Amino acid sequence: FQEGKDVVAKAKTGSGKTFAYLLPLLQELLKLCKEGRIRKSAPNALILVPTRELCQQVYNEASSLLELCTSKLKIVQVTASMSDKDIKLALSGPPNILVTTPACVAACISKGIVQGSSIKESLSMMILDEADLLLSYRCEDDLKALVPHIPRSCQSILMSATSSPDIDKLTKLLLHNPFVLTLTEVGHAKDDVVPRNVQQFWISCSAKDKMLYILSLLKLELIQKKVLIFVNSIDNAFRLRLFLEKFAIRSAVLNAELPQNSRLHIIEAFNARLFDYLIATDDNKTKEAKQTNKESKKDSKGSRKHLQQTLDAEFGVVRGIDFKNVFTVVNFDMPPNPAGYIHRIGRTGRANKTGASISLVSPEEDNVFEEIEHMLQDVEKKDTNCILPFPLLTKNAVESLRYRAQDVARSVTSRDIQEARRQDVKNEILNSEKLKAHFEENPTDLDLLKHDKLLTNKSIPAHLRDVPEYLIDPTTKEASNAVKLSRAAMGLDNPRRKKRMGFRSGSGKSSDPLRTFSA
Ligand SMILES: Nc1ncnc2c1ncn2[C@@H]1O[C@H](COP(=O)(O)OP(=O)(O)OP(=O)(O)O)[C@@H](O)[C@H]1O
Repeated sequence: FQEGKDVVAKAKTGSGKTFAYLLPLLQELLKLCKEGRIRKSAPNALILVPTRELCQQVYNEASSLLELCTSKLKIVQVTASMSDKDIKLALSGPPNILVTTPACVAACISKGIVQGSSIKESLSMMILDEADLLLSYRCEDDLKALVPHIPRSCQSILMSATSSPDIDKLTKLLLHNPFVLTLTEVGHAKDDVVPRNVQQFWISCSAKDKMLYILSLLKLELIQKKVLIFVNSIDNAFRLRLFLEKFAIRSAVLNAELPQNSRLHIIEAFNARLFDYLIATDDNKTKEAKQTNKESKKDSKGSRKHLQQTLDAEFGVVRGIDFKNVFTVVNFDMPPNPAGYIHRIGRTGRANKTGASISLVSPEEDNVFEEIEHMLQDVEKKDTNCILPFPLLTKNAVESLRYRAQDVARSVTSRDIQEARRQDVKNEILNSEKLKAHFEENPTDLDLLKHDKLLTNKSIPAHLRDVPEYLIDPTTKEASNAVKLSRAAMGLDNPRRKKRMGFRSGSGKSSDPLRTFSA
C-alpha cells in the first residue's frame, strides 16, 4: 500500500479487516494533511459498504480512531434514508472521509449533490469493504456510474472474506493491477475460510421438526449463549419467536421491516447482553422482499402491504456486522448458498474468540448442505468432514419434548404471526422515536432497549416454562451441566462482568423466569 499500489485483501470473517484498511487510510490522509496536499472540493477518501448498518459500524470504528489523532480529520456517513437536504449539509465542508453505499453515492452524483469533477480532483483513496457482498446488493450499475469520476491517481483497497467471480468483476472494474494479499492465521492453510476457533455441527431433521429441535437445544441448555438464529423469512422469524415465548424463552427479531434506529439499537442491546437470543433474517432478499417489490408496484394500500413496503433496500443487518461475543450461530433455515453460510457463521468466533455453529438440515436442504461441505473440503483441503453431527442432543431428549412442542407449534397460527409482526413494527416505530430523543439526552442509558418484550400477554403455564426432571435423561443432564460449567468457567455468569456489560441491578435470578429453569 505504501508503494501506492491498489490492494485486494482477503481474510476470514472477524479477523479485523476494518482496522486493517482504516489504519493505512488514516495514516495516508494525515500525511497528505501534513504535507498540505489535501484537496478540498470533495471527500478525499470514500469507503463503500453494502449496507446501512455497516455504514454506521465503520463510521463508529473510524471515529474512535480519529479521536486519537492529533490532526482533526472530518468523517461523515450518508445513506439513502437521509433527505437530500441532510446529505448536502453532511457533505458541506467537505469531509475528508465519506462512508456510504454505492447506491447513495451514485444518487448524489446524479442529483448534482456532489460534482463528478470535484471527486476527480479530490479523491485520493477508495475502499470497497465487504466487496463480495457489494454486487449482490445490486450495486453494479451504481459502481459503474462512479467509475468515470475516479481519478487514475486514486489508490483503492478491496476487502473481502470470500473469493468469488463478483470479486474478480469488481477488481477489473475499479482496480489497476492490484497486489493480492491473502491473510491467514499463523500455521493455517492459505485458503481457510472459516476461523479454526469455530466448531461446526449439524443436525438432520425434518422441516416440521425444526421447532422441536431448537426447543430441545435451548430449553435443555445444550448450547452456549449468546445465540444468533438465522431464518429465511420474516414470518418464520415471528413463528419461532412466538413459539419460544410460550416456553418462557425470550428473544428479539431483527429484520428489514424495522426502522433503522431500532435495528441499530437491537444490535447494541444484543451486544450489551441485554438478551441472549436474537432471531435474524439475513438480508432484504427474503421471500417477502421479493414479493413486496412486485406488490408495491400494484397497490400501495392495506396494512400488510404497507408494512412490507417499508422493507429497506439497503438492509443487510447481519453480514459484516461485528456482533460481540456471539457464542453459537444456529441455522434454523439453511442459507441459500455456501457464501451465505460463511458470512452467517462468521458472526461467531470473531477476534479469535471461541464459537460454534449448528445447522438444522432438512431433507429439502440436503443439496445446499452438500454444496457447503464440498466448498469447505475443497477450500480447506481436508479429507475429514468439517461439519460434524451435533453430539450432545440425544433422540430421547428430543422425544421427551415432542408432544409439548407439537401442541405449542400448532397453537401459533398464521394470524398470530401477522399480528405479532404488525405489533412489533408498531412498537419499534414508537421505540425508535423515543429512543432517538432519549439517547440524544442520555447516550449511555440502555433502559429503553427492551426488544425482547413479550409479544403476547398470556401467562406461561408452569409445564411449558420448566421441563420436569423426569423428562430429562442422564446423558442430556450431563451435557447440559457441562455447557453450564464451561459457561461459568468463562465467567459469563459473573455478576460484576454482567454489570460491566450493561445489566441493570435487580434483574436477578428470582425475577427472571428464564433463569429459574433448572435442567
Ligand atoms: N488487533 C486486534 N486485536 C484484537 N481484536 C481486534 C483486533 N483488530 C480488530 N479487532 C476486533 O475484532 C473484531 C472483528 O473485526 P472486524 O469487524 O474488522 O472483522 P472483519 O474481518 O471485517 O469481519 P467480517 O468479514 O465479518 O466483516 C472487532 O470487534 C474488532 O474490534
